[in-house]
Amino acid sequence: MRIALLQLNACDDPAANLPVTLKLVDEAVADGAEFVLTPEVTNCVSTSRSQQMNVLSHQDEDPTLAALRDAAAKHSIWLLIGSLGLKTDDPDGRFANRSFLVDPQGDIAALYDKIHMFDVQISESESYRESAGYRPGDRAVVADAGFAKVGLTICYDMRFPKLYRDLAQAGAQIITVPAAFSPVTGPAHWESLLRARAIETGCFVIAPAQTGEHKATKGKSRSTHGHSLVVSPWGEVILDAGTDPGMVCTDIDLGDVARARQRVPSLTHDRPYTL
Ligand SMILES: O=C(O)CNC(=O)[C@H](CS)NC(=O)CCC(=O)C(=O)O
Repeated sequence: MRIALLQLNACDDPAANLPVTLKLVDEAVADGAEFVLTPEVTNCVSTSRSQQMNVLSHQDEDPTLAALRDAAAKHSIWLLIGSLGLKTDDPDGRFANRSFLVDPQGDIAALYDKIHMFDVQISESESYRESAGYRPGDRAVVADAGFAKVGLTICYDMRFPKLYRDLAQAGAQIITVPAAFSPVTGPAHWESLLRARAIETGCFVIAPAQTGEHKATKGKSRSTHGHSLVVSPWGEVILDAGTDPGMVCTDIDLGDVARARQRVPSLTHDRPYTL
């Protein structure tokens, strides 16, 4: 199966980001991709809550979601929209950080709200409070995409291995990890964590990422690590997109999932213990 990852350098204006994303979807299709994946916050990278209030929409009215669903139907491809920032009816006014699996008819096959919020002080100058802007989800999702069962996760989730074990034990063969990873933690942790999640679960881990310095019309600009990654169930990095924005494609053999798990069946070796 041929998959394509879009590595984006999204700014804080969804109307400006959408044509770039659609053009890369076309490129992916021209390259033979049957499953195309985009990063976290495909529609808008912003640190400003007021900017997000101005430019984000509810799911039913979101232009990025509508256009990408149309593109999936037009090209008859599976599409993972890594995530969209969306308005919700939540009384506290927080947004959803929501991932969508879209089928080749353009219908939403599954959606997932990011569970773990990136609330950290990495260094004196760099801190994040994701939970101030976004309302966390509380439901893990394994979707049936026909060609494979797909576990949906987002970015910081990757630091919670139990979620990945649960997804694999619930049948996932591919786990998606769209991201906007920080440039501080990226060099230290990004590849190691993703390879570990692939090895532990015997899943393909597919992680499309935001990259570079993101232009902001309001608030502080922000940088991300790039290096969109595909890791095999044996833990090999089969694709690393580097730091340039663009589209990268590779073939994956889903038979590798059963082969890796046959060699090391640790997913079936849980034992009870006391602590
Ligand atoms: O803020 C938004 O608009 C969307 N959310 C994100 O970009 C989130 C929170 S800032 N990024 C991460 O989770 C990076 C995790 C990370 O870098 C790590 O685990 O080290």
